[in-house]
This record gives sequence, structure tokens and C-alpha cells, in this order.
Amino acid sequence: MSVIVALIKVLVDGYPVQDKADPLIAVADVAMDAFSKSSESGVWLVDFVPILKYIPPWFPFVSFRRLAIKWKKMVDDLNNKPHDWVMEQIAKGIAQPSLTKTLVNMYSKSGTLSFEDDIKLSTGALYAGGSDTTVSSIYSFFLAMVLHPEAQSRAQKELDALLRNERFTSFRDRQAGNLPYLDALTKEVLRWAPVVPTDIPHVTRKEDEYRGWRIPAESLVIPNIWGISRDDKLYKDPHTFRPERFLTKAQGGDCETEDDIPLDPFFFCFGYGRRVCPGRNLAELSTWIAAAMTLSVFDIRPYNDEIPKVEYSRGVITHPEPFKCSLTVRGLKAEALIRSIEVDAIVYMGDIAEDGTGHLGS
Ligand code: HEM
Repeated sequence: MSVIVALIKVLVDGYPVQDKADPLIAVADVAMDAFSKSSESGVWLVDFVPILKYIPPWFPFVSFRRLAIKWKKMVDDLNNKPHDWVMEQIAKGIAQPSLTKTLVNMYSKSGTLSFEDDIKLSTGALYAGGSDTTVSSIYSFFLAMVLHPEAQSRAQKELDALLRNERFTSFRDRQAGNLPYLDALTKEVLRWAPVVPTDIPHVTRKEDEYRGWRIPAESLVIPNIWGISRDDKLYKDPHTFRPERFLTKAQGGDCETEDDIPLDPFFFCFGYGRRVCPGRNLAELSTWIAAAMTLSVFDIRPYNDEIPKVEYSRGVITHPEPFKCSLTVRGLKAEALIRSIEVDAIVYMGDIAEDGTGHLGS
């Protein structure tokens, strides 16, 4: 989790996350919890009866207005505090390259910054949208590996044949098409455990028609991502975790030809239209590399032979309920590989962690 959060913070704000107790991460965690609860579909009556928003917060037996005020403050902190930090760094002349810095430079003229609220909201949204979601996919990957040792060992065989425990994989291996089973496994994680099962609700701006149904303007539309992932017309035995469904027979999978490969979950798990997830490529790549690096060096097994249940939390963003698993290093070569990146990571983080002003990526 820390790696994903740190990655987003560096890309968006050039902010070096210190540790789990980092104050900006704490701000973001509470805001994310509020965001997930407040945007859950079908839970808030006010979404269906908008006039209720005029009920005063002191009105007895109505908690949503008081909650909304509390949660708004949390979301404001998420947008303002990291932005203020970057502005301070810019003023001191020590800001690292980041999206916020780029936008501030783009929209500053003669000492005046335009669109500051838009910059705050869009960079805050990237953190809000990105931190919890990819983490959920990676947890689901671990859960799937505990439950499906056969898929795990097939992915490990593919990695071992290519890498011979001499190096970690990189995206170049992926581009070269050298790890088809791992690609299929990543697709199956996204499909088997949709992170945002009912998407973020959309509203139609004008009247529309879909398969003969009239959809009036201003209708709330809740895309059923979970339903698509479990559609047995698209996916045979949809509840089963089976990466082979995305491979041809020639690749050791289920499909006669490439044309028979079912819909890639990339095209529905990240939402639709102009609000489609802007972080989808980063998310998919992060899930892929997390799976590849973990399986190269660790065996993921049940903890004390306890098989975890497949249970997910509620909220617009779902996670597997906490479960235990056991990670065992896959031998001496794997241990040496882990130690080699441990050294790289210390050098890398050391550069930025000392006083927050070091040189990223050196
Ligand atoms: C497995 C990981 C992820 C999943 C499953 C996911 C899924 C989604 C979904 C379903 C939406 C709603 C799209 C819609 O309205 O139809 C969304 C929106 C969004 N996502 Fe992601 N996402 C993931 C990772 C990320 C990452 C890594 C980032 C950024 C670094 C990100 C940033 C955003 C933002 C900013 C929005 C709001 C876009 C808008 O409303 O215009 N997401 N995501």
C-alpha cells in the first residue's frame, strides 16, 4: 500500500512520503473513507430526493447533513494541504517536478495564479481516485493467489523461464509479449474482483435511448460493473478465477482463436465516457508489476492452512476483508534479488527523505 500511495504523491505533488504516519497521508486516509461512504450508490435518500438537501443540519433524526459538513472539511483538507505544501516549495525554489508544479507554472502569469481551485481539485482527485483503488486490486491479487495455487505456480513458471531468478521483470518484457500468462492473470484479477462494483453514478444531461428504453434527462445512471464481470454470456463460469479464459489454446488457454478471447476487463472496470478513470493505465501497470515482482521471489500461501473467505467491504471502493497469508522467499537467488532492490530503495529514498529537498530518481 505504501508504495502505491508514495508513487501517487511523488507524481502529483513531488511529495516524499516519510512513513505510514506521514501527516499528509493521514489527511488523505480520512478523506478517502469519507469519499467512499458518501458516494456509495443507493444509500443516501438525498441522491433520489434532492430537496432533502435543504433540511437544516440541526434537524432531529437526520444525520446526513451533519456528516456532509464534517466530510466536506476532510475533503477540503485533502485538496488544500498538499497544494499549500507544493506552493511553499515553489516559493522556496526547491519544488520537485510534479503535476501540481507543472499546472502552477502553466497558469501563473505576472505573479497571479489562475484556476487555483481547479488545480487543487484535479490533483486532489488523482490522489483520491488512485490510492485506495490500486491497493484494493493488489490485495485481491494476494487473495486470488492464496486461493488458487495452480494459477500462482503457472505464473511463476512463466517468470522463471524468462528471468531465471537473475533479475526482476520490467515493462519491456511485457511489451515484448514475453509474459502472456501474467497479463491474463492481471486481467482476471481486475475482472474477478471489480474495485468499484457499481461505478461512480452518472447523470444524463439530455434524454437518451438505450435498447428501446427511454432515459429521461437528469436520470441517475448506475453502471453495474459487477454485473458485467459476472455475465456468463461473456465469461464462462464467471465466479471462477481462471486467467486461462484470456488465452488461446496455443498459449495454453481456453480460446480457440484470438477472436474468442472475452472482453478485456480494462474496458469496463475503469468506468465510462468522458469521466472514465484517468489513472487506468497506471493502475493496470501497477497491478501487473506488483504481481510480477511478488511472484518472482515469494510463494504466497494460506497462513496456518487457513483458507480465507472471499468477503469484500462495502462502499463505492471495495476491498477484500482483512485476511492472513504467508509469504516465503523462493530460495537463495530470490533472497539475493530482494536484497539487491533493498539497497537500491535505500539509496533512492535516502536521497529524498533526508530533508525533503533531495534529488528524485538519481
Ligand atoms: C485498480 C485501480 C483503479 C480502478 C479500478 C479505478 C476505477 C475507477 C472508476 C470506476 C472510476 C469512475 C469512472 C466513471 O465515472 O465512470 C474512476 C474515476 C477516477 N479515477 Fe480511477 N481507478 C483506479 C485507479 C486510479 C488511479 C491509479 C488514479 C490516479 C492516479 C485514478 C484516478 C481517478 C480519478 C481522478 C477519477 C475521477 C475521474 C472523473 O470523475 O472525471 N484511478 N476510477
